[in-house]
Amino acid sequence: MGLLETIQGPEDLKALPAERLPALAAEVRDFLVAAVSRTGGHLGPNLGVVELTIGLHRVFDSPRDRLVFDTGHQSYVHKLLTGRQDFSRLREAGGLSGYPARAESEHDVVENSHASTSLSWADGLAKAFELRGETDRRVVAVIGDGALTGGMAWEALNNIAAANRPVIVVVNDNERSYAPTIGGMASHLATLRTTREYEKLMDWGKRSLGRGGVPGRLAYETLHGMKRGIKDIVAPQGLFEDLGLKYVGPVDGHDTDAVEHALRRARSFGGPVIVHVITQKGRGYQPALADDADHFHAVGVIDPETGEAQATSGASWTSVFADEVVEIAATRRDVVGITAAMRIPVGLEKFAQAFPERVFDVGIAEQHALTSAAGMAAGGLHPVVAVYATFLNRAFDQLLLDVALHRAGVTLVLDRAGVTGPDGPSHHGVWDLAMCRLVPGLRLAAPRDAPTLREELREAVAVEDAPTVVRYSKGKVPAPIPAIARVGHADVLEGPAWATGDDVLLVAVGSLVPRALDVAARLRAHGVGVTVVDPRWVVPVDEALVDLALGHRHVAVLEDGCEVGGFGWALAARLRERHCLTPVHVFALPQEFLDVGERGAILDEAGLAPQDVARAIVEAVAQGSGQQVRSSEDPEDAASPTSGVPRSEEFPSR
Ligand SMILES: Cc1ncc(C[n+]2csc(CCOP(=O)(O)OP(=O)(O)O)c2C)c(N)n1
Ligand SMILES: CC(=O)[C@@H](O)[C@H](O)COP(=O)(O)O
Ligand SMILES: [Mg+2]
Repeated sequence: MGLLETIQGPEDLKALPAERLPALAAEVRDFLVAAVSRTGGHLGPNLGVVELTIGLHRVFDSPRDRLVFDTGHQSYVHKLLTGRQDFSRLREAGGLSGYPARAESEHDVVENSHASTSLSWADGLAKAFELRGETDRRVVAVIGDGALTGGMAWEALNNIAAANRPVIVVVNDNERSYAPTIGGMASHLATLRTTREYEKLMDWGKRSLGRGGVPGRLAYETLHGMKRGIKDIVAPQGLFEDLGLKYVGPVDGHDTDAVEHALRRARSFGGPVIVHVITQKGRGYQPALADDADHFHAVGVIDPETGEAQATSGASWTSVFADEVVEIAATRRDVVGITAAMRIPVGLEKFAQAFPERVFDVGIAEQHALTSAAGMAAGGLHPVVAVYATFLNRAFDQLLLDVALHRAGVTLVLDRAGVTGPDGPSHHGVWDLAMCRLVPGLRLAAPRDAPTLREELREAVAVEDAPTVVRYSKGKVPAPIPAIARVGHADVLEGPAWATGDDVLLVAVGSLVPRALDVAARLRAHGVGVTVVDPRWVVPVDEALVDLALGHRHVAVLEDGCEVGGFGWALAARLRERHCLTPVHVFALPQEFLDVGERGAILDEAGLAPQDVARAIVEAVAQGSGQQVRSSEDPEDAASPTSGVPRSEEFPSR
């Protein structure tokens, strides 16, 4: 029986003699490589925190003490040490979550996997414990050097440092986010790392001089007394200590004794303290260490021996964007790229290679990214801010008041929009459509394939007086889906009778077009006439599309955003404003936190399986006569639940 199997919880770990810990760490690494190579997941970050997590569970008393993992993608070792060793369905529906999950364990607290929140959580927990008189409880936040670039982390530190609560901030410094972490904060951590030799000297002094009786102790005290002065010469401690935080470190994060010693010091201190732990992302696994791009930050299924990824075919949405933005940048010198610490995943790497001075990594700082983009636009540039759709959530105010209010020509490219899959509730990009619809003047496009992505991106960057957004989903882009006609801004994809009206106008947003074509085929098989249309620009609702809807007996909308505030919701409101009774059947995602799962399965579960959509439409057509235009004097108008919905702006021409 291996050591790891004997660890069912932190108590077993605490009982293990310290000299067995390196062997346990090696076992954990073997386990991680074997398990994650089968399922995919955040391999590199977890390989880096093995000794640190062992130390945390030996020194602190979870769940009485609270451990908060920033982002949570590095919590696999924590899971292994708290009774969760079945990784066979990691990040699958019904399997182990890829992040802390309260439903899984009493040791998990925070499951929001957006970065830089851990210190605010820790601050809140510590305040609660203090007010409840539970003063023996410690709160530990483990935050990466990347997450420490986020503004929220500093807002929290500002509070934590000013109080005297026992909050232990463990900075897991592996010098990387995906790529090397950028900015002044990263430079400061690098400066602190250079004191490593100095710290070793101090430790040596304590051990050897301490053995030397009174004279030895006096010598050590003198050396220690000089500590602050020496440190300020060798490497200024300013930032953390001047804030009011005790600084412990830097600590070799792969030395089990050193980690445990540092954490014990921090625990006994009793007030707010920073423990600066130096780790290596991908530690112990050569393929990860050799991968300069991101040290295997997040992998799919790989060969455990070589680290080779499983071969897949076809271009991704991201790669189509990556190529097109470079083409655009080649002819538009004002176009610049902005990424929040995700240059490769969002497809800005080629741009950065072609025009290094025109791509800006701002750190994990989406709010700053948006306002900085507004500033760039005010200065004569056209920024393309490329982020995952879910991460736009936190920059809503900046989008609204810095970009839109100032009519700044900024283009947002939202990757991973809609259902994303293995990352679960925090990562589904299902709120962006509703959020963006609220922003005055904003226009949002949802391409259906590579040619429309290229076309809509070019249309977006041509707008200089308002924010534009292009959203697309995770994964492979489908084969091109040609249009048979264009009506206003929309593409008609199928339905020879489209000009004269038909039973059903089927509107499909972005990557749901292939599903809609499947639905259309099923409808025709049932004798239902159908026109399939891709609106292309889904915010605001194009009047030409409203006119088209007026000529049909039913409208059905398929979209992969939240039903509230989505395209169907807005189109229905617009039709009501035009006194049209055409029923609008909306097939969208519920206003709920969607669980982990495979994208197709989640869409099916939400009622978007082609057979279910087709059945619902056939039933609706069979039941009712459908639309007629109602007179504007209709008394029901005043009571209409949509009477307060603002009129969509006329779609401005370019
Ligand atoms: C708000 C937000 N933006 C972007 C991300 C995507 N993301 C996940 S992990 C990560 C890098 C984190 O770096 P660090 O905190 O240093 O942790 P490491 O992976 O190096 O252990 C990023 C950018 C996120 N989770 N949240
Ligand atoms: C933790 C995090 O936010 C990212 O690492 C995310 O898991 C990556 O998702 P993709 O695999 O879709 O790029
Ligand atoms: Mg890091």
